[in-house]
Amino acid sequence: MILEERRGGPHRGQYRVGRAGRVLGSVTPPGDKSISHRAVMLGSAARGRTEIRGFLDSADCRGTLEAFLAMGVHLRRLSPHHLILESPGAENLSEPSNVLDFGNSGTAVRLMAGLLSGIPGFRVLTGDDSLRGRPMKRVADPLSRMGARIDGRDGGSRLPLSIRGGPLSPILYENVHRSAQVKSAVLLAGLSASSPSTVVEEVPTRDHTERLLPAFGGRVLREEHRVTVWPGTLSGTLVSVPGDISSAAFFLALALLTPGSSLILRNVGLNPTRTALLEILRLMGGRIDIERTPEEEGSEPAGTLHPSFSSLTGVQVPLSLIPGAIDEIPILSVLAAFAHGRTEIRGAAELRVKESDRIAGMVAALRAVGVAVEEFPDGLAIEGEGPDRALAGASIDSLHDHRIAMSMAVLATRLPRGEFLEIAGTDFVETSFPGFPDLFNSVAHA
Ligand SMILES: O=C(O)C1=C[C@@H](OP(=O)(O)O)[C@@H](O)[C@H](O)C1
Ligand SMILES: C=C(OP(=O)(O)O)C(=O)O
Repeated sequence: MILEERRGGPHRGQYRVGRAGRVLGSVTPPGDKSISHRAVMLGSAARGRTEIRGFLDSADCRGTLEAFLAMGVHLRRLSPHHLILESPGAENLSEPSNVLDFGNSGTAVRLMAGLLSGIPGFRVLTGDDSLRGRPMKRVADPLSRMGARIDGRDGGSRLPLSIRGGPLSPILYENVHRSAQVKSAVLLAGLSASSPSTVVEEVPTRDHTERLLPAFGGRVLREEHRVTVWPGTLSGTLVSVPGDISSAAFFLALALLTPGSSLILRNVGLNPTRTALLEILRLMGGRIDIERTPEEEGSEPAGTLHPSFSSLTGVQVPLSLIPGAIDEIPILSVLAAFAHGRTEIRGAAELRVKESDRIAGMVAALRAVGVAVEEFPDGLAIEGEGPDRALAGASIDSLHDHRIAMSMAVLATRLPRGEFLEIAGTDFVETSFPGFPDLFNSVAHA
């Protein structure tokens, strides 16, 4: 086995990964995390029945689901990925008798802060050690401007947050953090405002909330660089969730880095606000054929990817592509180590406030295996030395960050034969990619 997993223990999970000689087969990535969260939120705020197909049954999305079960939503699980929600509608959601714990998930807690600000009742939102350290002022500020009664530790900037929901005022908000989570929090709060609210953004961020709202009967106007939402009630619908391109990215990288690979990635979400990694890889010379699935009314774009082993060239990553590839920067940094020449990634300071400080985490992990890296406040530069570059086995800390753990597992497949990478903190992979080790071992072979 290329990847051996030990769960639990003092390191909270560990991988031991060695060289892969062959990569072949087909992979269907699990459901998109961003869309799964939103489908549950809108389906629970909507009156009546919502059916969700392709739901991501991961720790993060289960946290969102459980929060609504604690507020009176009824769930029927046809399979782990196929859910039926029955909701009395947003205004009839109950006060949960305990705090709502969103674990590791920034998306869940920030979007819920927006939604619950406008729903009558008292609720307290919290999360795990990582989430309690992440900034919440970015949502608390605009929501307070809308009249939300929201408070929290550190003057409202850290969890736990307490929210007493009620009627809100509209807002015209500029998305200064280039954050889809902040934009979505404002849009969800806007459903309970007295007139339409608008979010303006210079660089587009993922647009799943504004794509999904109309399917639930929400009124939304999408213009270039701005989105407006009207107050209103929602009604249940059917949501089909495509596979997560952020999860597919690890297998894409595996195929690009392994000579002779033959891998097919099926049902990968191809929403244009999420595909910047594909654009960056094209600039680097990556060979990825894309076969688009005919789009069904109301569903997100998706397709099949056919990546091939590629000789990559280092690039200066265009700033405009950063928001659309924000979760893929760790795996991009790994790919860059095998390109010819230097790759510089700047304008990505947001990475310092993800599940971990992903800039510091990737710099330390790459240096541990012998990759030369320069660290900047807002990014990193990686010295690529080609596909056959020198590397050494090591023990590294993923900082309990799922994307660092999976990125470094991919890197380890290029170690010299007989050398291994030990990665600590891998239990957190469950937050976004349950079953990653088995899927990895099913396509990567000695
Ligand atoms: O809206 C979303 O679903 C997400 C937005 C991004 O965060 P930011 O909004 O903080 O950039 C991304 O990193 C996260 O994984 C998911
Ligand atoms: C940053 C991420 O998620 P979140 O902000 O929801 O914790 C991620 O999945 O990479």
